Amino acid sequence: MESMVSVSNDGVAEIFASDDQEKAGLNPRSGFISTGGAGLLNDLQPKIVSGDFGYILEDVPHLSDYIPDLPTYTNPLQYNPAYSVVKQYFVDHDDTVAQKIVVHKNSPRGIHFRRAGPRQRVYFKSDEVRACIVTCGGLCPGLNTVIREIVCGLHHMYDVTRVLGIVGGYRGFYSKNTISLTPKFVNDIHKRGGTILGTSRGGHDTKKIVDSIQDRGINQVYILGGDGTQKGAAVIFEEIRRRGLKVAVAGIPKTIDNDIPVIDKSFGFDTAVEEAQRAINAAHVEATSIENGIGLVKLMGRYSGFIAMYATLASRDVDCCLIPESPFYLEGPGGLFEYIEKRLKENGHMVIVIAEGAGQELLSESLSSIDQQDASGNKLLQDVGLWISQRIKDHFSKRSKMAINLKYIDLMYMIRAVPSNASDNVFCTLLAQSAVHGAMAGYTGFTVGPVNGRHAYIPFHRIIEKQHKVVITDRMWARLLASTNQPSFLSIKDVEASKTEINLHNC
Ligand SMILES: Nc1ncnc2c1ncn2[C@@H]1O[C@H](COP(=O)(O)OP(=O)(O)OP(=O)(O)O)[C@@H](O)[C@H]1O
Ligand SMILES: O=P(O)(O)OC[C@H]1O[C@](O)(CO)[C@@H](O)[C@@H]1O
Ligand SMILES: [Mg+2]
Repeated sequence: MESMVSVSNDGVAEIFASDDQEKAGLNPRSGFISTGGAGLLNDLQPKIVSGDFGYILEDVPHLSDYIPDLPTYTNPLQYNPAYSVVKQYFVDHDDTVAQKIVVHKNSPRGIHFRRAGPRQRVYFKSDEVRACIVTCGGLCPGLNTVIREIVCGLHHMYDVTRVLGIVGGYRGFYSKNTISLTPKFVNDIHKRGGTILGTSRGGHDTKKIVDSIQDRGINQVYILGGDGTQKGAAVIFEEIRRRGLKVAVAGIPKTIDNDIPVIDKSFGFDTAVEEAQRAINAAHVEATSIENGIGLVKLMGRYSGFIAMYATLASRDVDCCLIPESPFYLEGPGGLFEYIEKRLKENGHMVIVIAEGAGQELLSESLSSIDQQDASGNKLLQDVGLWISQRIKDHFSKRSKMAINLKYIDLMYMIRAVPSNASDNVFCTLLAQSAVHGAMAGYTGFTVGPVNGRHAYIPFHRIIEKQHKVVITDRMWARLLASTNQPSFLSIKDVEASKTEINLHNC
């Protein structure tokens, strides 16, 4: 027997209802409570279901949480020749996905998320659906594929013909025209980089956006974007719920930096890592063709260095990888200059990969700090690639007797403007279809994504509460250090402090 639990602001779990409606029926998702506070997380308590042996389901909202007596319909997929032959095509209502899969004999079962996929009954009639798609934030390979697959998924699986493209990000809801998206219109777009809808930063005006949704009669909103976009989606959902509208809000996480928590990986990341290989190869060729050659490649990664880390691990030609999570220093014993000198003496060349967000604290020490932000409020970073190139050149020309040849390749935008590769295309298709199935089934206020290989519906608050970062005391970073032989730039004291911080975080 499962029970609904609400976690209060002070973190105390309170069991307030209990029934087996979920197993039997399709309309029981009560217990989603509003406390009338100021912010989203205060206003809307997480929907948590507890079960035996420490099982916890962090469930997503459902339209029936705040609209009573919604009619349901047979899922049209039942009659679709492609899907009707699948033995168990519909997801069992009780299916959930475990967040943690490495467990001990006596571990509690832990946190789970609702499994994504088609449900036997849906909450929208096909001809009732008016969907819209919006893309926000920076570009990422695969945006067009997700757009294509939402349109085609709605059309081919659910006979939905009315899909609007919102042009130019969130502000497009109230300041731009829309595009009508049909399978024919989107047929070839996955072969192109960027987003056919355009994107923007800033311009999130919740009231105007929800007014526009209401005025246009939209009842399914598909929102593609990174952490900022998902925060925006969470407040749109909250306003829709406050107005009592039958509108499903589905987020699809887009981040080339792979900085969204909970999910295994974000789409476009693999493509970006693959694209980075070409530049690393070029840097390696340049470096090996000249005496004391240094190839320096700058990659994206504002706060999270995953692209740099994976590109380094994949290449095996990289001698040093610098990421935002791992502070480094230039001068003195154990510093970068010393390591470069050692490497050049040993090999005659070296390749350095640097993420854009690495060493920002060093830059602000040496350059006068310009505290600028983009339209969304993200800090504008200074160009660490140019800065570090100059510092290395200065060091070797002034303080060391070694003549070096440094070639700098700034790959920032090259890795995100390309179309997605084959595996990202398949990933984007699954994400889009999972989002469509979720919205049709009446789920709302969720982001879709793979958790331990299975697609799940994850409540917004879990996606936006923190950023996914490289943990430099994890095995993956150790693998990287072992592959490059670079110094960790950490003292034993730093390692202990970082471990304590992680333990506190995991508690
Ligand atoms: N806290 C927030 N509340 C409401 N809207 C937000 C919030 N943060 C960001 N947004 C809106 O979300 C959109 C995208 O945000 P942002 O520019 O930070 O990109 P992102 O989605 O994080 O993508 P990325 O950083 O990966 O490029 C912008 O229109 C911005 O106004
Ligand atoms: O120049 P823009 O479009 O603001 O985007 C740059 C930022 O976008 C990101 O790629 C995230 O999408 C960051 O890595 C980078 O700092
Ligand atoms: Mg962001």
